[in-house]
Amino acid sequence: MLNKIVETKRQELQQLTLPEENNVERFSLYKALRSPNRPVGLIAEVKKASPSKGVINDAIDPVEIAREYEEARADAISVLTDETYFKGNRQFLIDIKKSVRIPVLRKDFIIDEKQIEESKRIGADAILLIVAVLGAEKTEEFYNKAEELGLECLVEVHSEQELSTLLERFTPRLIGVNNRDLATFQTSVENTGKLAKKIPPQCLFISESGIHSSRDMEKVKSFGANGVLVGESLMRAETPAKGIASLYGEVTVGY
Ligand SMILES: O=P(O)(O)OC[C@@H](O)[C@@H](O)c1c[nH]c2ccccc12
Repeated sequence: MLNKIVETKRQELQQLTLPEENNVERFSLYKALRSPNRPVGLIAEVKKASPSKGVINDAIDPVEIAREYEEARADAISVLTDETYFKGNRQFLIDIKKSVRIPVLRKDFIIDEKQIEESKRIGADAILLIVAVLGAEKTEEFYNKAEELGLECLVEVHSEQELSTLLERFTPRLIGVNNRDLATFQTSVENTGKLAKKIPPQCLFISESGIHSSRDMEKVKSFGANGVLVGESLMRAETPAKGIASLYGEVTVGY
């Protein structure tokens, strides 16, 4: 499936038009995750659909969801901008950036340098670089390019092998362990435990995907994650605030 997504992205990039620069205030994702609002930081994701789950919640207004995430003290927002497989849109990020004052991560399949420039222009504070897509060498190349443009990076690995080839080349400041196997879509938070011990202590690290309960949260906290990246379970919650409260085992007051 990952190859299919990347192939589609390659075709879409032939029509890529770089937008005007969206002059926005920048917020640091690294800083936010170094001193999160809760013991385990939260990157809350705006995700309408996914290849593994189909439509998750198509009725939502992305800006409204992002504002409610911010109100519920998420530390950052992740915005899917892939249209074909996730029903995302780069316009969602442009609009969300105008409405929140916390870091915004662009969640997409970055396979070409042009997309790094594009991410900067739409106002992203950070971009996702997927080692399974880029390999360690290109990940480092894009990481440096992003830094030149003033963008931060969440460097995502799934397997121990990806992590070790990455660390042989360079040590990113922020690593994401994806609990989802992008080939089979199977998720297990145990994957975070498997990789956690191999992540250098100076790195910030995030557990991504398949976090649906306070039990999952407790587990990844015990593995030493600085934060989590959560989409589906928040997008399916009655309200973002209730979804976040239940993940952290907090009682929501009032109605
Ligand atoms: O919806 P979940 O299981 O909470 O997962 C969120 C996020 O980790 C997931 O959307 C994701 C992680 N890495 C990605 C790369 C591309 C697209 C999506 C992703």
